[in-house]
Amino acid sequence: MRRGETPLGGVQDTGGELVLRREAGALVLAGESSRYGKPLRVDFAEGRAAHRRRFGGGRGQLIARACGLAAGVTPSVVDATAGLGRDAFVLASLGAEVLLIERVAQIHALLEDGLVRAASDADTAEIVARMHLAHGDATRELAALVAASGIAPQVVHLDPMFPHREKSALVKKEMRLFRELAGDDDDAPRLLEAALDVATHRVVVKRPRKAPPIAGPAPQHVIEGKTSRYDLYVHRSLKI
Ligand SMILES: C[S@@+](CC[C@H](N)C(=O)[O-])C[C@H]1O[C@@H](n2cnc3c(N)ncnc32)[C@H](O)[C@@H]1O
Repeated sequence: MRRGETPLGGVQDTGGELVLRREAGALVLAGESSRYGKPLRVDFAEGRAAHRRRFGGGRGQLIARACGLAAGVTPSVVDATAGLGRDAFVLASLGAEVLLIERVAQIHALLEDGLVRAASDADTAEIVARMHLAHGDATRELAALVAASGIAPQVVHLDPMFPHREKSALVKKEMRLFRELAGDDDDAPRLLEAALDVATHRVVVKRPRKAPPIAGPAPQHVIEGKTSRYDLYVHRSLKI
């Protein structure tokens, strides 16, 4: 069974137990620190997200270009692999309405808690008002989740897990915990098919720079950065 499908509140793992608990007002997911490092939590108002919001480079950022945000063009986006909401927060900071879909119950719970806390912070309230969270498996129920949200799926953004994508020891520990919950997302080819069916304008897939594209149709465009790459599957222009 996929680990995220176990009930909320604690997951058994060969290396120890993962538990959701409150720490200084925030929901955190914690495991044995020597194995997993610091507990996982979602913070939009502080840390990396806040820094990127202030100094990140606006619509020149790779993700913004890949999703088609340009002068006078702000598409609505479905982030069907929401994770900890970092990419979705960048897009919402730039003005996009974003539907975030996450299938792992514990990750969804962290995300929901992060959104609630950010909604009462003056710096982030207006941004997270554009972020709409849904719990479900986008491979199986993308069309239904999108219809229920009322958000237009002009762009579908996908960032499925990929083995060994990060190098630093710190990130590795964080990723270990995350990966044990999320698994390897080996149904990504079916998720891409579902996304291509639903997106009205384009599907954008984030990959590690040297990874092969998701199995299936070839992307029409590729945008490369230092460590990541975006594969673009374009149905029609966002500028019309
Ligand atoms: C690499 S992480 C995404 C990180 C995210 N882009 C961010 O900025 O935080 C992949 C996430 O997508 C979720 N996921 C993968 N396939 C999914 C699907 N079919 N439906 C919903 N969530 C999915 C995984 O559970 C995991 O949390």
